[in-house]
Amino acid sequence: MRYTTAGESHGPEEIAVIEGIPAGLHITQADIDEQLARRQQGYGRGERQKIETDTVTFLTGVRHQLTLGSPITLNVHNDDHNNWSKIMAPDDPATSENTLRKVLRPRPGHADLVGGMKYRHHDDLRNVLERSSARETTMRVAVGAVAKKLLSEIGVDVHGFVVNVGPAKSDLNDLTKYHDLNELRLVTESFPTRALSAEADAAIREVIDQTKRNANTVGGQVQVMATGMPVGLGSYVSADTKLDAKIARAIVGINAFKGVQFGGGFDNAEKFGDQVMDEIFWDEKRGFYRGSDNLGGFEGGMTTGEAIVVRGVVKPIPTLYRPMQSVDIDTHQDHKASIERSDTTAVTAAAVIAEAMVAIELAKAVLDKFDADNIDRMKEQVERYRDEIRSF
Ligand SMILES: Cc1cc2nc3c(=O)[nH]c(=O)nc-3n(C[C@H](O)[C@H](O)[C@H](O)COP(=O)(O)O)c2cc1C
Ligand SMILES: C=C(O[C@@H]1CC(C(=O)O)=C[C@@H](OP(=O)(O)O)[C@H]1O)C(=O)O
Repeated sequence: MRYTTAGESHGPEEIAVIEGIPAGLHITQADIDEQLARRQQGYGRGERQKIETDTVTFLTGVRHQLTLGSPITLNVHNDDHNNWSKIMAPDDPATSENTLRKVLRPRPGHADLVGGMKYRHHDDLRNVLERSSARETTMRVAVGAVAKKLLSEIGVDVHGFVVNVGPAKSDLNDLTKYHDLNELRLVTESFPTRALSAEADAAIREVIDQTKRNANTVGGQVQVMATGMPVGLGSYVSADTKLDAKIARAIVGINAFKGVQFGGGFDNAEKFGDQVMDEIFWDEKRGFYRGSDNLGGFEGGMTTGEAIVVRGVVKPIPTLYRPMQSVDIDTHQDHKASIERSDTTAVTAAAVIAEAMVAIELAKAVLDKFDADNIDRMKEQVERYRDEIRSF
């Protein structure tokens, strides 16, 4: 399985093309729209989310709610394009009228300056902004929805939630209360910050509201958990076959993500071996299993069968309504950075995007190992493999 996306933030359309999804997978527009809506609901977003109601159209690869095995093309319309059609016009020459919203004062932390230098966009850094915008993550979540549907066919569940927003923490100790991911999903979806308790939700909202009042921005951490993965996906044999490494890349590939860890992650650096390794047990029903999950579901770049636990660090949003120091690329004079309409925080949306990215990597790993032509054959193979692993 592989995919690509295309689209500018204020252009007419966002597109994704996915190759390698087996034939016969049941998928509906509603399956994808549900995930797109989750990405839009995050607390702390700016005015753009009020303009958009992201809904997908299947352009290719799906017939009567079943995948055909051919490339699947997904399309989401940018409703905001109506307000930008002149500025984004592909076939009109640049005039003083359609370049009104030029960006000349690069925002520290965004892609504006380096992107402008690299692609020689010295007339207008909007040419960078349009594609570096996280609007593109809409399509990653759409692709992730297809991946999640495929994974659900073999009992794999993936869910992302917020660990903290700035100083306000979600109570992770409460995780022990939840026996399956579905319970966790129900709790986090009931709060607009995807925290784990009403108290944490209120504290996070207060941090976001205060940050907005200060014309500032704030980041945080998100955690994705995946349960039900078969043992032994990914491999230790080569650096580029390690599945944890692929997931790390996918997470840091999301706009604004600056760090990633598995299980206890960075905290494990302060611990001793007997506090970190997950002891091995066996019983007739389950076969081999672990007494803990400090390593986040991976050994040797392979799934251990325990829950996959991945965290990502999200930096604060670069655009500040009280802007930082910058330099005008036209005059080279000191100037405050450009202000573009912006979010105060995107950590809640980032949890949904990270969930999609983990789902995509897990689906790719499943399709690398098992039949990728037909979903029923894939499922039969996974079942046979699970039986073999249980009797090891
Ligand atoms: C869901 C989401 C929404 C974002 N919204 C904004 C925004 O409104 N304004 C902004 O300046 N950056 C926003 N960002 C962050 C920028 O897209 C990102 O910082 C920029 O592309 C530079 O890439 P880098 O931070 O990965 O280096 C958002 C990121 C995500 C994940
Ligand atoms: C459009 C989305 O996020 C955008 C990501 C973004 C950025 O710079 O990354 C900047 C803002 O764009 P705009 O100026 O059009 O409001 C966000 O709204 C979205 O997530 O759907």
